[in-house]
Amino acid sequence: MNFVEYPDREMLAMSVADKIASDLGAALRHDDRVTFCVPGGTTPGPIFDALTAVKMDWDRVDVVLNDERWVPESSPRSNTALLRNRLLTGHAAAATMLPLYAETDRPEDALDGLSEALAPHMPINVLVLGMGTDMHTASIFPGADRLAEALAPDAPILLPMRADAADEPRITITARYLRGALATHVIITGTRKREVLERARSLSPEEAPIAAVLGDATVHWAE
Ligand SMILES: O=C(O)[C@H](O)[C@@H](O)[C@H](O)[C@H](O)COP(=O)(O)O
Repeated sequence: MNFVEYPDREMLAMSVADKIASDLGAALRHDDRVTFCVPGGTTPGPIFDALTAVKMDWDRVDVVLNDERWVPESSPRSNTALLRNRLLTGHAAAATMLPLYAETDRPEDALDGLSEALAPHMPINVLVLGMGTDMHTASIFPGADRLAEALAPDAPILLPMRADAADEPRITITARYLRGALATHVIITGTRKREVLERARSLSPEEAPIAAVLGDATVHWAE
């Protein structure tokens, strides 16, 4: 794992957006289509804003979330809505979004269709992850109902996930497919997350799911 520290969050957003653009550019020179996998939550918004101003062959980029909360796009908690509003705009409007949500009551009801649609887009070329202060990443939460399955070396691409710390049912890409990414950037801010990440490095993925994906990752941090 590499750790990069920035003077402030704005510098982090600009520098990480540059780095992601250069990773995507390198992948686009190599492959016809490129898979770009991103988190929801509050941290990535400014990085998305910076990326939308970058010119590249966005029409050859497939964007997918790490995980989704099982809420309709009209909900303020919808990561799909966040992507549509903050990333798939400006130059990046030409990218294609691969869905991680369908209007069914439970994620189980849409799992097969979403998994089949996502499978041809693996491995992930460029992966961006966030982390919660409980050491979850994507929707792989400590204590989640299907944690062991989500960390298993033979895991399917997607799993439904329920955890006390998650407000609603989730769907998540599993650790196996996150680990398969060709470039990984973990974005964290604030002293607490820095301390938690340090602690996670000496814990098992069952205790600290973020530990499952830190191997070759670059962690980007600002206060
Ligand atoms: O849907 C989600 O909630 C995310 O994908 C999740 O894994 C997120 O990255 C972390 O919870 C950090 O969230 P913040 O950036 O809001 O702290």
